[in-house]
Amino acid sequence: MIHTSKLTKTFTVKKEKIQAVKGVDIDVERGELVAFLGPNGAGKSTTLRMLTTLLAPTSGTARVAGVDVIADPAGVRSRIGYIGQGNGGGHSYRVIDELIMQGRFYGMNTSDARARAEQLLKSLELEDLKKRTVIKLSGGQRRRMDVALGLMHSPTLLFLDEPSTGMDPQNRANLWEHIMRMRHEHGTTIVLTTHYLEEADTMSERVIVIDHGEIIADNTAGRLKAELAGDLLAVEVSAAAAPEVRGLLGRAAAAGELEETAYDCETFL
Ligand SMILES: Nc1ncnc2c1ncn2[C@@H]1O[C@H](COP(=O)(O)OP(=O)(O)OP(=O)(O)O)[C@@H](O)[C@H]1O
Repeated sequence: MIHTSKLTKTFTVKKEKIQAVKGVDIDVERGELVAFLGPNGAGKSTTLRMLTTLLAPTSGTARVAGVDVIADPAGVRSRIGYIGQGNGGGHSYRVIDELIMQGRFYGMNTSDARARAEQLLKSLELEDLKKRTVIKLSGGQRRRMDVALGLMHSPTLLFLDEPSTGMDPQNRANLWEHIMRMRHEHGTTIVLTTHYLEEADTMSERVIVIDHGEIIADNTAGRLKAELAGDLLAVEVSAAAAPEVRGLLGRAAAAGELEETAYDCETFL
């Protein structure tokens, strides 16, 4: 569903080059649910924006839903749904009208768009709010409407950029329940970005960890935890106490309670 090779994005700001994405190779199969996890500025959104044709790559290639993002960006856009970090809907329109308008943008006739909108409003539990103007929705309701907007044209691949940022835990869980149900009902492939480790862990089958524009890990959440988890205990002691502490650590290591690594703490003592 997604295949990238050495995908790179470099921004130039006042002659300074910012390497936001440094040659990433990504493969996502049909039906997968994948989270891009990483800290602020890691390059998650830039990667997503290249995959959704909002940004042109500096170098490298990407095929999304079987279409090359550079050769045929319109072809990519017709096949995908994208829910960005900001809210998509206008403020002064009614929810139902927003959805129908979105369908019309994608070439649906009004009656098909209305039928699809009604179906999504039901699935996302927004039916009672369909005549409300968008500005009057709560944050959680608004985000659910964004999901409906992204699904209007029945894309096979849905991108969500930080879908639950700023939501309280209850609304976040509720949004996730809806997204998972949509996925179950329509078999949609989902790629999302998140800062929340627990979200990536519980909701995604696969986690791609991005840092400083590079992929530093790519595995199931369970395997990543098994490989990377572990406690690191840093203990600072005075020089006078060092021999005694070293003796204690030595006895613990001999009893198999500690694993010795090559890291030399001497310099800190
Ligand atoms: N339009 C732009 N012009 C210049 N630099 C940019 C632009 N967009 C992003 N960057 C820089 O590229 C790097 C990656 O940003 P990006 O938004 O992709 O990170 P992110 O992982 O999505 O972060 P966040 O979680 O905060 O959204 C950052 O250093 C950012 O400042």
